[in-house]
Amino acid sequence: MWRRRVGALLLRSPRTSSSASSACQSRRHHLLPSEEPLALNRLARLFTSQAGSDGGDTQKPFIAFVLGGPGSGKGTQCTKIASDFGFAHLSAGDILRHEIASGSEKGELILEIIKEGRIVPSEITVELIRKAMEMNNAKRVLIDGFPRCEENRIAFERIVGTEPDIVIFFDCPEDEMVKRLLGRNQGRVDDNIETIKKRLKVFESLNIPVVDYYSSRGKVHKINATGTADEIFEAVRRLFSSLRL
Ligand SMILES: Nc1ncnc2c1ncn2[C@@H]1O[C@H](COP(=O)(O)OP(=O)(O)OP(=O)(O)O)[C@@H](O)[C@H]1O
Ligand SMILES: Nc1ccn([C@H]2C[C@H](O)[C@@H](COP(=O)(O)O)O2)c(=O)n1
Ligand SMILES: [Mg+2]
Repeated sequence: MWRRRVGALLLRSPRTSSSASSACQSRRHHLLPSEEPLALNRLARLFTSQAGSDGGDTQKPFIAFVLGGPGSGKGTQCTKIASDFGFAHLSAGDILRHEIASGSEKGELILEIIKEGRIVPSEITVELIRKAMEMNNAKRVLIDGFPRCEENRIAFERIVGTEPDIVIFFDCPEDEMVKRLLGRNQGRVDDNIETIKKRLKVFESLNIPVVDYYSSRGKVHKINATGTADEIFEAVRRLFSSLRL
């Protein structure tokens, strides 16, 4: 079933995206024509590499999207989930920062966008996430900080060919998020008050609609993200212990 859906996707043009495809930013990015066949070949490899031993239907990984405002504690909680429940932890922000550190041309564009608290074009982010999933080939995956907007969500469904099994939403008051970000001290270019204000606005206007979308599909598990990291993890642990993984 999983592989059959991907087969159908491989036949679909990446450019025939939905009307929401330009929802997150004004500037559009397309794969270069020369990149497309390579991207599709890699995609095909991802799914054939997950074929079951019977050679029949492939095993789709269990995917949890982890959402919440900037500084709500997504990364902190994901580290704990990964260690206690055997998930691969893919942070969209870390993957983008890794691309910046590589010194690539794409990285330069990503840096400018992150400095302004905006959202990177979905084709870039989804392609990097897809590659990371391919390299991990994990059966349980946390995708932290993604999707940030409807365009991200739609691009993931189109390119990776599936939806998340669950969505975790860390609910945290703004003043607490600002306090945590200003105290993070990891040298991030976006942890300054001007950029934080922009990130909070982007979160409200673009990310909350994604949470609402998945809520309407019964996929969202909202966690109160106030208290200590250990207290929050108790609620997270209860949730993950109840899942049939
Ligand atoms: N429950 C908590 N109480 C106090 N500080 C916390 C808590 N959870 C995380 N922190 C701290 O707050 C800061 C932000 O946490 P974290 O990086 O996990 O957030 P995030 O949601 O991943 O943020 P971003 O979206 O910016 O990546 C870090 O310095 C972290 O150590
Ligand atoms: N799906 C995503 C995830 C992240 N970004 C950019 C914009 C964010 O402000 C920045 C840092 O992400 P974080 O580490 O806070 O999760 O990265 C994006 O454009 N799209
Ligand atoms: Mg984070």
